[in-house]
Amino acid sequence: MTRSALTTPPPDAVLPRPLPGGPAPGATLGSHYSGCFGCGEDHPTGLRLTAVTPDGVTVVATFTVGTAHQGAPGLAHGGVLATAMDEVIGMLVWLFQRPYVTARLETDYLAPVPVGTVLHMRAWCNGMSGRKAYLEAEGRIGSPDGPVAVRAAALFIEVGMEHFAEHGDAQAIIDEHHEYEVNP
Ligand SMILES: CCCCCCCCCC(=O)SCCNC(=O)CCNC(=O)[C@H](O)C(C)(C)COP(=O)(O)OP(=O)(O)OC[C@H]1O[C@@H](n2cnc3c(N)ncnc32)[C@H](O)[C@@H]1OP(=O)(O)O
Repeated sequence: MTRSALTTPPPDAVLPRPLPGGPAPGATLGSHYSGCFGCGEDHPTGLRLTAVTPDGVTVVATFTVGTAHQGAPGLAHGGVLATAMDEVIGMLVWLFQRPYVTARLETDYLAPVPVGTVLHMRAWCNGMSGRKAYLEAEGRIGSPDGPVAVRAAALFIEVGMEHFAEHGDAQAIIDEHHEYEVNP
């Protein structure tokens, strides 16, 4: 991965460990919002990704490229592939049990991805330092060992749930995240 200094962990960064109460190895991770373009089951044209964590600190997911995802005829749009990378990393940071948002996403495109391809994605964390999480993901064509078509490096920043309530749809958060109170 060609990544910038902004997505490279500093020397004091620490690697995440599986957290108590987190999903068991092999567990499927649920959607964080039903209307999410990346993972929402109610989104009419979204990617509808689901992920599995093999170990509590990484995630794997598959994305079948359809005609709705084209850029050039018969090929996946680069922005859609970047979205898939952002989403699989977003699913990974959910394992840390604190809310994060994407601050920076860098993407390398290594091979075209034809419609009909099953992209096998994997995301992992290279280190955490304060509010910053340094993350990486890749998408391989056809199988977990297939050729790498896309790679991403990202910086995610921890925020409070207030970030989403203040800037987004607070009622939707209350409806779907029952543990969250807007005015506790
Ligand atoms: C209800 C559940 C929902 C779950 C959602 C899952 C989301 C999935 C992933 C997404 O798609 S999130 C949507 C896209 N991202 C955003 O909308 C984020 C928009 N940006 C912001 O809201 C703010 O810029 C941000 C929260 C990221 C940071 O603002 P803050 O005021 O909290 O922090 P600040 O600006 O002080 O930055 C903190 C540190 O991060 C660094 N930083 C911030 N943005 C950066 C950036 N873009 N590149 C590099 N470094 C960055 C910044 O330099 C600083 O470093 P130092 O602590 O060393 O000084």
